[in-house]
Amino acid sequence: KVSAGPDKWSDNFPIANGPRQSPIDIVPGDASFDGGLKPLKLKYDPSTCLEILNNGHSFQVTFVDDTDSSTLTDGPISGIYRLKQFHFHWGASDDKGSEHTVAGTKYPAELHLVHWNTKYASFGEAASQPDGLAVVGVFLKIGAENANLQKVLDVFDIIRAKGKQTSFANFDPTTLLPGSLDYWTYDGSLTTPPLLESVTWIVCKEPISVSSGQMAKFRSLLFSAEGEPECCMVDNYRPPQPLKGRAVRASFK
Ligand SMILES: CCCSc1c(F)c(F)c(S(=O)(=O)NC)c(F)c1F
Ligand SMILES: [Zn+2]
Repeated sequence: KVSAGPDKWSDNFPIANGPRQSPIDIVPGDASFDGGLKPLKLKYDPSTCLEILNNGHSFQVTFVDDTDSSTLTDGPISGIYRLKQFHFHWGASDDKGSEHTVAGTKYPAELHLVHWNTKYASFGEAASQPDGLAVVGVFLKIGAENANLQKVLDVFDIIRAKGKQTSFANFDPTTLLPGSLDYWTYDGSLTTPPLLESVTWIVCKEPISVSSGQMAKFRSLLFSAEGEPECCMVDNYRPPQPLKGRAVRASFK
């Protein structure tokens, strides 16, 4: 069964029309530089990398999160947030696919590194708290082939259909970060149901590269499970949502 698109989500998740929904269009001219924002501190241990899964709306690489081995600290947050997983959103063609946009510009894809606040007992508990999650977003821009990303794409044939997973060890997500960690930050939400308003968003200004051929590989994944009619996994992004008076701060001038 095909799940309803973003316009129908409010039927089952009224928070879809809430005050702090994501993504948003980031307008650099409207963002206010905040000298109090610290540099992002991302400390990832590749040995915590566990597996890669096609969950039917994206693919995700999951991490062991029972210790503080892979964490996000500083930046706009206080305390320690543990890396839970990373995943992507992308389009059916190179002219769309990112969730956040920059002055209306869409990128072909966007990486999300999902972290949860260790002041709460678990990811699930944190996901229901206003300061429970911190997601680092990185834009992908068409350019040179990305060798680090290719390590992830190389296992796509094993996880092509919904529900397929395979072990995925010793991957360092740091290799997917841009050279500059300048960022915009604002209070938002999950961008897929249940759309919980528990995310401190940290969106990097500098994109990483991906080749057009690599984007085609993303589009070879399926929304559908084995034995179902094949449905290419594309356009798994939510469009920008109303800002509703929220401030967007910049860590850079
Ligand atoms: C209960 C969610 C399981 S983890 C998860 C996820 F799977 C996901 F897709 C997004 S997203 O909204 O799509 N991107 C920010 C998240 F934020 C997440 F935290
Ligand atoms: Zn996401």
